[in-house]
Order: sequence, then C-alpha cells, then structure tokens
Amino acid sequence: MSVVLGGGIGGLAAAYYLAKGGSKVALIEATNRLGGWIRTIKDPETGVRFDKGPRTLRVRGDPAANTLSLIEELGLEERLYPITMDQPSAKNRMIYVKGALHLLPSSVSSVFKIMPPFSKPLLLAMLKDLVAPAKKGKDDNIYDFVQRRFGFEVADYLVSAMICGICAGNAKDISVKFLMPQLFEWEQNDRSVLVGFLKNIVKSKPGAKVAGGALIEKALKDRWSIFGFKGGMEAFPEALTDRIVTQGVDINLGKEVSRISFQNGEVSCLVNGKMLNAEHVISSLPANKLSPLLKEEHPILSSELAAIPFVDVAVVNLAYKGKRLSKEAFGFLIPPSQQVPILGVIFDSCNFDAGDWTVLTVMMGGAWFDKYFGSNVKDDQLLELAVSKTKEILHVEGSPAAYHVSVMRNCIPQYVVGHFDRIDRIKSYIKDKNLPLELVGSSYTGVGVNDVILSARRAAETRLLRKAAA
Ligand SMILES: Cc1cc2nc3c(=O)[nH]c(=O)nc-3n(C[C@H](O)[C@H](O)[C@H](O)COP(=O)(O)OP(=O)(O)OC[C@H]3O[C@@H](n4cnc5c(N)ncnc54)[C@H](O)[C@@H]3O)c2cc1C
Ligand SMILES: C=Cc1c2[nH]c(c1C)Cc1[nH]c(c(CCC(=O)O)c1C)Cc1[nH]c(c(C)c1CCC(=O)O)Cc1[nH]c(c(C)c1C=C)C2
Repeated sequence: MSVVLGGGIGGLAAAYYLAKGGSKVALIEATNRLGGWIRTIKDPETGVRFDKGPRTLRVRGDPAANTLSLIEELGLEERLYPITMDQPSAKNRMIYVKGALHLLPSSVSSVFKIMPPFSKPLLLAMLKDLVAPAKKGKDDNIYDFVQRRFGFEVADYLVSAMICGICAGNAKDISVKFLMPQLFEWEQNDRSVLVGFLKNIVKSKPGAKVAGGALIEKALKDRWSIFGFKGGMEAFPEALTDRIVTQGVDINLGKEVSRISFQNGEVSCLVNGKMLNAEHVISSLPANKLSPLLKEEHPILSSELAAIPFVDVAVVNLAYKGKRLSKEAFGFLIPPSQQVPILGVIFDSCNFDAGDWTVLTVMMGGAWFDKYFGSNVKDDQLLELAVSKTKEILHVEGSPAAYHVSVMRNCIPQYVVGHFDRIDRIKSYIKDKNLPLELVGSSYTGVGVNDVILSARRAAETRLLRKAAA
C-alpha cells in the first residue's frame, strides 16, 4: 500500500496517478475538506462566487499540457472556461506606478515604442544587455540580474511586479532560476542573454512538440491563453476527488500526520496517535509542515525543508452591483517600490461572466505582510483597505454588496537564491538513504497548479516503476 499525505491538488493528483497504475492508496488530510489552497465559495445572499486561491491556469508549457491531459482523462472538457489570446483579459495586464495604471507591453511592436511608465522603448533595455558585463556565479536574485542586464525600470516596474503576481515575493530575494533559468544560463555561457537567445534560435530544431492529447491540441489551435472552470476552480479538485473515490482510494479527512519514520525499507506514519504502516509514502505537504514530522529521525532533511520560507497573503474578494470598471483587463499589479500596501487586484468579472456584477480580488501582504499589517491585523482593517484602494485606483464608489476576507498563512513558498541547490540536496539525501519517500507540491519545483500536478505524476510514476522492478 502507498500513503499519500495531504489532500490539496498535489495529493489528489498523486493518489489518482498511483491508483491508475494499480496501487492501493490511503490519502490522509488534516482538515475536513479536500483541495488545499484551491477554494471557491459562494456568497449566500448574492450567489456571487469567489475564488480564494487560483482561478485561472496557464496553457503553455509541458506542465500545462499534462494538466490538460488529466482534465481529458477526467472528462472535464465541458466544464472548462477558456480565455483566448484575443480577449482583453488575456491581453491586458496593468501595473500601477506613480499614481496611474499602465498597460504592460503585450506585442512585439510595443517594444519599439515608449510605453509609460518606461522612459525609453524596451528595445533599448534589450540592447543594454549586449554591453552589460556578465556576473559569474551559481545563482543570483532576479532583481539584480534584470537590473544588470536590462536596467532599473525593467527590474523595478516589470519583473518586481511579476514576482508579486506569481509568488507574492520580493524580487530582491527570489532566485533568477525561478522565472528565468534559461536567461541566467545564457548570461553565464554567452555573456549576454540576447547573444545566447540568437545562438539558440540557430541551433534549435523547429516543430518540437509538447506531450498531450486532443485537448491540448484544441487549446493551442483555438489560441487559449489561460483557462478556468465554470463555477470556479474548486470544480477541479472536486472532480479529482470523485474519480479517486471510484478508484477505491481510502480517503481519511480530519487526520493529521504528526511523525514519519522509516525502517526496513518501509514507512510508518503517526496519524491521530495511531501508527499507519505502508510500503511507500508520497508527501504533498508544504515543506514547512513536512519538516517537523521528520525531525526526530532525519534532522538534516528536516532542517533543509524548514529553510524554505513561506509568505502570508490576505485575499479580499469584493462584489459590486453593476458594471463599474472603465478598462477590461486581467487585473493590475503594484511594484513594491510604489510603497502601496496591496500587491494587486484581479478583475474576476472581466475574466469570467459574472452577470451584472463587478467582482474583484484584492491581494495583500506577501513578503511585506509584517511591514504593512503586523501579526494581529483584523479582517475589518483588511476589508477597509481593499475597498479604499479600489475606490482610489479604480474609481469604484460605494460599498461592496458582498465580500469575503481571508488571511492565508504560509500559503506561497519562496524560491529564494539557492533554492534549486537546496532541492538537489534534499533529493540526494532521500536517494542516498534509500527512503521510500517522494515529495510533491508547490514547495519544490514550481509554485503553480500545473507544476504541482506534474510533480505528482512524476512521483507516482517513479513509485510504480520501482514497484514493478522489485
Ligand atoms: C492566493 C493564491 C493565488 C494563487 N493563484 C494561482 C494561480 O493563479 N495559478 C496557479 O497555477 N497557482 C496559483 N496558486 C498556487 C496554487 O494554489 C498551489 O500551487 C496549489 O494549490 C498547491 O497545492 P498543494 O497540493 O501542493 O498544496 P496545498 O494546497 O497546501 O495542500 C496541502 C494539504 O496538506 C494538508 N496538510 C498539511 N499538514 C498536514 C498534516 N500534518 N497531515 C495531513 N495533512 C496535512 C493541508 O491541509 C492541505 O490540504 C495560488 C496560491 C494562492 C495562495
Ligand atoms: C498579487 C498576488 C498574486 C496574484 N496571483 C498570485 C499571487 C501571489 C499567484 C499566482 N499567479 C500565477 C501563478 C501561477 C504561475 C505558474 O507557474 O503557472 C501563481 C502561483 C499566474 C500569474 N498571474 C500573473 C502572472 C504574471 C502570472 C504568471 C503566469 C502568466 O503569465 O500567466 C499576473 C497577476 N497575478 C495577480 C494579479 C493581480 C496579476 C495581474 C496582472 C494576483
């Protein structure tokens, strides 16, 4: 039997892939619900739906192709809500700088123009890269890397904002390999990103195909940019849950794992005071939650896991009656240099049909949670701030007809400088000690849902191969 720890999207996907391969699986989840950070709620009075975590997924790249093939296996195609590249919510992303909203460049032609808040065409920033010196090293923070190669404005306005919009983190701490591993390699090997890029075009063979089935083909043909689910993102873990129930996975809710130990190639998990023995364990727990469970037997592994930092994010969902926005867009981000106490706002009702409602999600905190809110912030204060910033920046007047406030503690891991070396050390430790343990989830090799699902598939396949070989 295999045990899967955690019932977020990572644990559910791991259980699905294991069971699909013929394994007997028990899934252990500490809370009384499945889905982890993926949560959709419905306001009881207005019926408006709010997503607290993700609401859209990417279509490009292998992790996305894998998610789409999982969706196909689950027969969920009809429940998808595609957003195509020509829609404003796919094309228009904004930043708020010096008291005004600005569209981010979204086409090749825009690099030749001066697009405020940038003082020069982005092409000039790209040319800077040709003369900028390379800094040799194993890793760098993404802010310094971008400032060195493309200048202050690209680092400050564009990349710092994007890092907020992906991991709520500070670009001055986050590894360049998190977002731009290839660009960093080109700097190391070719001295310039542009030179590396051009050499790569010459070398690369056209027509490289991503893995996947009919749905990914359709998504690419129909030019999907991102997609969500009709009724909200929680439809996805719900469908996975239904499927693993059919597969016979033993789902245990409200059961917290408090210790993991290994002996004779097997594993024992202490679950609500009782020992559960298995041949193998896949942990989808966030690294900070897994760390204490291993401390007694594997202190080195435990401290490597504990060293992966997390940030808190406050998520305030707001619904206003009527159409209130003057610009259709995905939303806007605020670069940290602007010293505004919110990270950004998603325009949910531009992305999805919300009837006669304007639905917004205001995200706050992240790497600056303590600076702006301390440790005792009240929901009312967060709501008031979200409403007042919405009024100031988007000119949405009055009070929301519905709202929901959550402080999501330790919800996003931070891939700080040195993260990927740490992951290599963690993997080597598990391999060298021959532990029947696989790690899945957003703490390790990608913070998005697509990455998490792919990590679950790889972990399950590794386990199934080992079992078949034994
Ligand atoms: C505000 C926000 C916005 C996001 N937006 C996007 C987006 O737009 N696109 C995107 O791709 N991703 C987005 N993400 C990231 C995405 O939500 C995560 O990558 C994903 O949900 C992580 O899933 P997981 O299974 O790894 O972890 P989790 O969801 O954290 O699941 C882990 C589970 O383990 C359980 N657990 C913990 N400790 C124990 C224990 N001791 N015993 C048993 N069970 C335990 C927890 O209760 C939880 O259910 C966002 C995240 C947040 C917070
Ligand atoms: C302001 C805070 C946040 C917003 N979204 C997230 C946070 C912390 C979380 C998040 N957003 C994305 C991912 C997945 C990345 C992946 O690898 O798939 C996560 C974990 C997607 C995303 N959202 C924005 C960008 C630039 C990206 C990267 C991928 C892509 O280009 O689609 C933009 C964005 N995020 C937020 C806002 C307000 C925003 C606005 C333009 C909120």
